[in-house]
Amino acid sequence: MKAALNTSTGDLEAPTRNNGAGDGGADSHLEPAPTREEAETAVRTLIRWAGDDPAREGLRDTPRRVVDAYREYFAGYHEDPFEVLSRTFEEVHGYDDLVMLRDIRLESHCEHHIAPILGVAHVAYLPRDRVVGISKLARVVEIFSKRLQTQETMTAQIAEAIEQALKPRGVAVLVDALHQCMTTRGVHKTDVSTITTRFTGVFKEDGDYRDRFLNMVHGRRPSVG
Ligand SMILES: Nc1nc2c(ncn2[C@@H]2O[C@H](COP(=O)(O)OP(=O)(O)OP(=O)(O)O)[C@@H](O)[C@H]2O)c(=O)[nH]1
Ligand SMILES: [Zn+2]
Repeated sequence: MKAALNTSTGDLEAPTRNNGAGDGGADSHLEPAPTREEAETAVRTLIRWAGDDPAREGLRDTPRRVVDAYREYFAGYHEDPFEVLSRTFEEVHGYDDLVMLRDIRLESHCEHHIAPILGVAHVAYLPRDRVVGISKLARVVEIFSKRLQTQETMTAQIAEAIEQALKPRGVAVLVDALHQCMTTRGVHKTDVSTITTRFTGVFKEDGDYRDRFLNMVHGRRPSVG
C-alpha cells in the first residue's frame, strides 16, 4: 500500500494498515501514526536516556535528522511489492531457464534491537511463461528489507511475494547477512554470517534445481563491470 500524504505538513504519514513483517500484511490494530513533532520528541527522550543534552548545539537538529533517517530506513512500509511485480512480459524468445540476481545488497534493521542487518540476497525464479523486469526483483528485496525485520521473515516474504505475483515454476531466495546487534553489542561476535533460505516449487521438490541455484550463488563473478 502507498503512504498517505499529509496535506498540512507535506509529510508522508505512516500506513494505517500493518504492512509489516509480523503477519505478512494482515489488517491489525495499529495506533494512529504519530506526528513528526511526537517522533522528534521521542528522539530527544532517547538522547536523554543515552545521557546527553538534546538542547546542546551539536544535538539540536539530531531529532529532525533521525526522523528523516527513519523515513529512509523504513521506506518499505510505504511500498507495495505486488505493484512492483505487476508488470510482466512474455517476449523472451522462449527463454525458460532460471533467472537469478546474485549479491543484491541488503540493508535492514532487526525488529528486536532496531540495529542494522547488512548483507546480500540472492534471488532466482524459474519462469512459467512470463518474466518480470530484473530490477523489480531487487526492488522487492528493498521493500521487505526497509522494514523492522527478522532475517527469516524477510527471506520468506521475498520468496512468497515473487511466488504469488508471478506464479513461476519455483522461487529460491538465500539471504546472507551480518547482524549488528550481535557485533556491536550483546554477544559481540563479529564476522558471523547468518544464512537463511526459502525454496518453493521446483527448488523445493528437485534437489538438482536447488544445487544449481546454490552453485550459482557460489560461482565465479563476471570480470566485466
Ligand atoms: N531468529 C532471529 N533472531 C534474531 C534476529 N535478529 C536478532 N535476533 C535475536 O533476537 C534475540 C533477542 O533475544 P533477547 O534475549 O530477547 O534480547 P537480548 O537480551 O537483547 O539478547 P542478546 O542479543 O543475546 O543480548 C537475540 O538472540 C538476537 O540475536 C533475526 O533476524 N532472526
Ligand atoms: Zn537485533
